Amino acid sequence: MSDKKKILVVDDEENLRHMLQAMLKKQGYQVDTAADGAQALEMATRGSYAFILCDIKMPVLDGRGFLRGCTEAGLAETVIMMSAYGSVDDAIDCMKLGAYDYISKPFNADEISLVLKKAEERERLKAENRLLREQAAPGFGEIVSRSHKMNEIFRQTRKLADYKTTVLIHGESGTGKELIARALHYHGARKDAPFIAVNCGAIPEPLLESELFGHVKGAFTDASSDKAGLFETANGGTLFLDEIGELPLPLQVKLLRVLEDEEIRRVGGGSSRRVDVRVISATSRDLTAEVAAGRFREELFFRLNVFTVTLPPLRERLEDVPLLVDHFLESEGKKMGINGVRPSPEALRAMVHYRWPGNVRELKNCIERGLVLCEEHVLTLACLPEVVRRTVGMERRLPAGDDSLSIKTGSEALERTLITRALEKTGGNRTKAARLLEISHRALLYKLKAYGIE
Ligand SMILES: Nc1ncnc2c1ncn2[C@@H]1O[C@H](COP(=O)(O)OP(=O)(O)OP(=O)(O)O)[C@@H](O)[C@H]1O
Repeated sequence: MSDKKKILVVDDEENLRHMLQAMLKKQGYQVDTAADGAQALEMATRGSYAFILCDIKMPVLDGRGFLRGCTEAGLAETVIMMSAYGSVDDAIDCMKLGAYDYISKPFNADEISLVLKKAEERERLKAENRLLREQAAPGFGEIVSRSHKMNEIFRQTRKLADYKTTVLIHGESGTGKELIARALHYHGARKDAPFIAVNCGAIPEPLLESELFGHVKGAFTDASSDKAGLFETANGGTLFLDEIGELPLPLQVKLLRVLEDEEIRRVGGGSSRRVDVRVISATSRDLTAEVAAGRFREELFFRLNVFTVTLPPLRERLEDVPLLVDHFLESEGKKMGINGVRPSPEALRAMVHYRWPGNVRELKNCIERGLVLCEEHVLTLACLPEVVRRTVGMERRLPAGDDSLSIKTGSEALERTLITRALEKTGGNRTKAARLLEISHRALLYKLKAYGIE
């Protein structure tokens, strides 16, 4: 495939089309031509052009009509208008309709080359900006991560966002399950409808039923009026059922019916109402084991589990720790009015070696606490909780909170520590790090993969 930039020339004057085609080919572009706006619109919809040079006055569909057509078709091509001598007002009109620039006829090769160079520069800056934004906040929605495992999850979930597929998110507490659910909703077709989250473990059973499905007046002692449930409130949008494993068995049966029929019946009510709700659920429990133990309905499990996302605990993606530390220092710092705080190298090292049983939530709390305690804009070891601080020191590099005497586990923890330190010291240079570690480059690559260190 040619890597030449593609240009579409749109003009009803055949001579001008040929002249421009020859001129632009000489300048290294690949050139297509169209004789009117309608033909151009069809070509632009089929192929993608770096730039479109378009005459204003043309039969069938003129330049303005073409620009409007581009907007309607969602085309974001850079269109440069070619205006006849003395019709600057027309050209400015076209710019209001989305054209990038204009050039007055007659023009010579240098003039056209200058306009295109300017447009190319703008495209380059736009691409650079996009890249910078992506690098500044790698992740999905508000979720910050650069780990392979998480990025694979982002890739899959992005694809799911637009569909109504039920998704079950599995992961330890604080791994970001709700954030994934939110990202699925706010990146999808339902983003303008409500996202409603409910923790199934936090509401007593009789209340939960009326919370989810609503009730009619007089359904029970306190039901003084009709009340819509969360399924109705979330209509058109997403209902996030957190801690789904805590849902009592009778409600599991009712939920399954709602998911199958897409209809709800308020508690005490006779008639049913149609609802269009996407259900995303989350659990920190092993639902397969719950099903085996008879505590969770198998049919509901299959219904919720059309797509499963399993979030790895933070200790399995320690490369995210420095990124999250920066992220929370900034976001929590902004809320607290404490800006520009940086972690000291020892504090960062301690945080990278800690096992974070409470996952990202614990790290976030640790940073918030640190922001209160820190002085002179440095988050030092002293600002960290005792459990995190304890990871500094050779014997403490063993997995925190783990009483195991396994030499294998201990050695792995030590290896992981030494590798991370060597990489920190060499600024990520693996060859130099392998030398410091006194192992082969190959062995280092193998261990990096085995330990999930990036
Ligand atoms: N990758 C991440 N990037 C930024 N913030 C994160 C990330 N993961 C989690 N958080 C933050 O950590 C906290 C916990 O996340 P969240 O509530 O989504 O976890 P959870 O798995 O749903 O927890 P639980 O099971 O306890 O409900 C939130 O404040 C969230 O904003």
